Amino acid sequence: MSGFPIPVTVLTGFLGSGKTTLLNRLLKNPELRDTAVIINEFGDVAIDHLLVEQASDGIIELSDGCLCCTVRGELVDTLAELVDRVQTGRIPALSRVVIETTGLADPAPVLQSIMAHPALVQAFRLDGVVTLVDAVNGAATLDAHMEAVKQAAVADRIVVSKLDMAQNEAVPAGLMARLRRLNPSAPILDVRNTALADLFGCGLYDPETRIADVRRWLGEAQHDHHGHDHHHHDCDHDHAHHHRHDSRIRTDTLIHEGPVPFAAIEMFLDLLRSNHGENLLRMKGIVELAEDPSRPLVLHAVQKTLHPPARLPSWPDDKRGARLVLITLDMPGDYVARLFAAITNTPQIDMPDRAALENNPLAIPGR
Ligand SMILES: Nc1nc2c(ncn2[C@@H]2O[C@H](COP(=O)(O)OP(=O)(O)OP(=O)(O)O)[C@@H](O)[C@H]2O)c(=O)[nH]1
Repeated sequence: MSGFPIPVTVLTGFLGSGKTTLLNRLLKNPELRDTAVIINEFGDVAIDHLLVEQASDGIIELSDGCLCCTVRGELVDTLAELVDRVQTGRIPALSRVVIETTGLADPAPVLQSIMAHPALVQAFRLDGVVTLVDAVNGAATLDAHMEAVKQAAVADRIVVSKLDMAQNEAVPAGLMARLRRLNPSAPILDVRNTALADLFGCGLYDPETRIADVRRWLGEAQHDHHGHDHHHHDCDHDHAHHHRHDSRIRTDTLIHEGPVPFAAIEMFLDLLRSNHGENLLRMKGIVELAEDPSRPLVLHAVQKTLHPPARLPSWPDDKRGARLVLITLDMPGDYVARLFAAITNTPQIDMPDRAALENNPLAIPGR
């Protein structure tokens, strides 16, 4: 299919954080003229679509209802309909789709809809998640709403709005530190200085042309952890009462020097997803495969959904081995790091190796 897969950007952020305002600004850019915008509305009265100023050739599709509940099928239908309209020539080829979620949406089901549906996987590739955070209400919102915490944790780009209202030149240090803890790798941008190029082309899903970003988030992880097998707990030193959600989210960065057999990676993903799929918010990774070390494997998962692994034509930098970043919610202890050590046969005291795991998949405590 020429013109496919179409990159999809998911624009999320808590209620009133400024999603529509940013979208309107972006849609004025002629580069977005072949962009379809899907707006997910919550409730019986659809209003948001009235507020989006349609770009000249832009297309607005509506997906009613709450994406995190029963209507996920509707998003799938809307996307499938778009493909059909492009293929039958009823609308011109699309260069991009932007999905604006409701402010209350957990973004994971939206991402899963794109990644898990067999037909959509051929037609669309997820380019990235852009999350708006309001500088005025952001901290209180993170305290009160787990959805907001998840939105920030899974973002590829975090855009802070309303700094003009807070009369701040920069993102307040407390909010900045908190966002950084929730999401160590996403750039945090000021909406006033945010251009199209900062938000689109997040990269992981277009490995042939956009490997730079893979290099950035994995490179940072490597830098932070000195190349050792490592897990990094996102500790929250703020007051537990106010910030209780944040401490439930952690980021594990897993690094293994040297190639890993594909079967070992499969085992890691199977065990992780079957034992703790509900705790997994997001995973990104690049792996040197023992069977084909020159073409790295790119992994991406949202909760239990694994995006079809892609292969890069070559390595984005001079680092080899396996580098994975996992964002989890309520994941027991150091389960992820121990599982990874076992499948990569990294010796650890009182730990099973890969062969032992094959005999007893529950050999690692943490269930
Ligand atoms: N001063 C200021 N106001 C903003 C900014 N961004 C958004 N707003 C205002 O905040 C209000 C909510 O903005 P929207 O863009 O509708 O927010 P939204 O995230 O689309 O809202 P929902 O669809 O309800 O989730 C509007 O009154 C905007 O004008 C900003 O950066 N600065």
